[in-house]
Amino acid sequence: MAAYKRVLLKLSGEALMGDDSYGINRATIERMVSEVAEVAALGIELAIVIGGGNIFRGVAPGATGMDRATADYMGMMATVMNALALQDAFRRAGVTARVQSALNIEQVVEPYIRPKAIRYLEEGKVVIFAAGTGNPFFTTDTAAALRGSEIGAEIVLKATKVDGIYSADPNKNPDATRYERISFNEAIAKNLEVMDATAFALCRDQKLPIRVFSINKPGALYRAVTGDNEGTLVHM
Ligand SMILES: Nc1ncnc2c1ncn2[C@@H]1O[C@H](COP(=O)(O)OP(=O)(O)O)[C@@H](O)[C@H]1O
Ligand SMILES: O=c1ccn([C@@H]2O[C@H](COP(=O)(O)OP(=O)(O)O)[C@@H](O)[C@H]2O)c(=O)[nH]1
Repeated sequence: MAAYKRVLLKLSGEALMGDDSYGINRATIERMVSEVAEVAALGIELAIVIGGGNIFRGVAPGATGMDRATADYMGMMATVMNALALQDAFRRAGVTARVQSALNIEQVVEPYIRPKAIRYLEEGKVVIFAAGTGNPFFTTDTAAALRGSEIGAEIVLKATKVDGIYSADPNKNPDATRYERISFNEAIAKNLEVMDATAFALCRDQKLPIRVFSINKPGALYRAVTGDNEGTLVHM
């Protein structure tokens, strides 16, 4: 049974690489699409914010020393490419998806218009939000918190490389332990870097819970939307 009516799913750009060193791995994107399709079939309205690390980190060596805002605009463009790839993968899987971009690239993608996005969701279409918040110095996690709040999502689901929030970065600290639940205040006070503080603070202020889970674990998304205890829940 679906535990939510409308959710905001944050898909890591870096996770789209699969085992490649950059770019979009076809098997990975197809697996993600089929998991999302399964959830959409439950009647849950799904909006997605997609990251860009897979493309941008591929060009990052050339960007060393680059002005931060310029690099961030490149990062946002990378999310647009991912959004279009994801939309096409949905099309091939028979799922209708619409892309809306926070940056205007009008020949390529429609702009972000909140009421239109909500309308698409009500029609059962998957909405993919591209270009993050449209502003440098932000992240796609913050875009997920922002768009999630704007569309009245009940939860932000962060699908990432780790299977939850740990007491310390599990990739650096093998003794780190995973939380099943953690409050926003504790996550912020402990400076747990799985999400940036701006995203945590926005979700806390809007009383929008977050669930962090692994994008690589089959069925994790399904369990997250059916209310199972998957990954880590960040609560008020
Ligand atoms: N306390 C923590 N718990 C879990 N992951 C953490 C923690 N601190 C740092 N991380 C790191 O955060 C990463 C996920 O965040 P991020 O790189 O922003 O992912 P995404 O690509 O999904 O936006 C994990 O791969 C992990 O290495
Ligand atoms: O509102 C935003 C969202 C993203 N970005 C840029 O886009 C890049 C890709 O997004 P992110 O790193 O969040 O993607 P992910 O970690 O999910 O791959 C970031 O590094 C930023 O440079 C930005 O400037 N503003």
